[in-house]
Amino acid sequence: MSIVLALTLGLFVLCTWFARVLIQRRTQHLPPHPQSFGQIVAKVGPKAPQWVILDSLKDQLGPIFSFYRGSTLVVVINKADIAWDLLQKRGDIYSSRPRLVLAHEIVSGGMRGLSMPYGKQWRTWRKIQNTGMSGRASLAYCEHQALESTLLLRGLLHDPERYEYYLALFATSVVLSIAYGRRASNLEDPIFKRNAEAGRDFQQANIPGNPVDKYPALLYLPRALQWFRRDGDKAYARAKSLYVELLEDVKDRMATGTAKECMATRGLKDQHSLGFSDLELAFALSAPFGAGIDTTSATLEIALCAILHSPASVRKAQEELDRVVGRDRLPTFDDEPSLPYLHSFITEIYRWHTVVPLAVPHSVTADDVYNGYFIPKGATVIGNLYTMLKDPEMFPEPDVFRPERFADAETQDSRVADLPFGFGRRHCAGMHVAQQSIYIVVARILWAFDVEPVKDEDGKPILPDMSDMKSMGLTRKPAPFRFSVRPRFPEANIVVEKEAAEAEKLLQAWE
Ligand code: HEM
Repeated sequence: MSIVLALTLGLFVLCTWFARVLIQRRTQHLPPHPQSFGQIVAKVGPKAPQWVILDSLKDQLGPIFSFYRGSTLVVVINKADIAWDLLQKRGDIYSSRPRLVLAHEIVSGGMRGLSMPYGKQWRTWRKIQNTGMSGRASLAYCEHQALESTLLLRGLLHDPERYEYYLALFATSVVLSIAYGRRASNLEDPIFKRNAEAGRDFQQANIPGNPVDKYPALLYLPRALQWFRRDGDKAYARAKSLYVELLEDVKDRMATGTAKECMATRGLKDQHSLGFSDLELAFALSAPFGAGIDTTSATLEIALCAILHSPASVRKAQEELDRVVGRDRLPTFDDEPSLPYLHSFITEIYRWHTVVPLAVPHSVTADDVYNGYFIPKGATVIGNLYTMLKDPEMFPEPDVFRPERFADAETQDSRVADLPFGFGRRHCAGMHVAQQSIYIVVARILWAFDVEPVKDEDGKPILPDMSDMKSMGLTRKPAPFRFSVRPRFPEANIVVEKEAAEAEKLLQAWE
């Protein structure tokens, strides 16, 4: 067996090398590429995250560059204008995803929409997401988000050290209610661990370099010899049983008339016209649960960091809240249009330290030429949000947290504010849900609390180190930090406790 395997492998390596040579005959027109990746990695440090490595190349190689990963050309876009030109305006050919044999075809059974190639199956999947989470549909979730936010406030007030838990609980409960019409009162239920595990399995399988993504022809080996898929098959079985279980639970509640309207109830009612099998539907409905927790909670962590780093902006936002809302009630969604400074403050949170630094890679489905550069069919295209959102031409002094840069909303290109949510037809499907969550939580934290840094023994404030970000695969979040929380005025405490107690009663309907 080992000789057959060695020969097969040898043949694959030869074919890949030959394909690469053919492609390289056209390299004079490819976007510029680094001489040696090894040298760059050595310069920025072997443990540097991918977004730092790619960012370090922009000065040498410019706004668009390329490199090979195996036999696939990877094109990196560092300027928003180029990303809009390609990923948005030429969306008919730039909206697919790179082929991920292990992560998509094996671990996701070909049914996770995030990594699904552009085509009919993806359009149906996306229709389910858009019906459930369009700007209009998302308004239906405001009430639940507002109620959950009061419990988050109470948690932060009593126990700021456990901020990661309370933020994750808020984000989890919001997406669980949207997808499955039920809430999370704590994170003890094993479904949350299983969901996090499914996310980790997917991210893990996504790490470049596994044999079957390098040599997909290995899939032609007899199944029993496909050693590379054993863990992947187990991961798929785990994800499948979780998502099917969640959907079956909704079916049971529909049968007893106790199901709240949610994406799952709508999906089940429309299943025939959608033409999705039970399993495809189960995977589609898991998308908010899979993509909406880490992104939302990490953005809220960054919001707390911004509050700690930028007391002058916080004061301005609080003055506006006092003027518009007063001091005897929490801000609501109805206040949002009257809070322009807060709006800029939140837009700057997304920009200051983006949580999805390299977006999700797109893939191009036809040969293309851009500014004289040849971009071949099948190339992976990375919209490098990390670098774009720190572009000093677009955002002078990009490391400074400065909401004023978004103050003149009238003259702003609306695409700029939405940039952190990605591009064109594949832009974030949960953007409106996320924006509602971030607005209500940030508005209420700023209204209710003074959030301040803890101090060292010399009385100097200890601020979160924004260069210390933990990668969680596609997303990232700040390393743990500490802060204190005090009610901003005596009534704030009373309002928070009262609203949280009421919310707890009202939320029982979601349990
Ligand atoms: C502040 C929080 C969030 C940020 C910054 C964010 C950002 C992104 C980005 C950059 C992409 C890739 C876009 C592209 O390929 O060009 C994406 C995709 C996606 N996001 Fe979000 N996201 C957030 C929250 C959410 C939430 C709350 C949900 C669901 C409830 C969600 C669901 C999705 C889905 C399903 C996709 C895949 C879209 C597709 O492939 O067609 N996201 N998001």
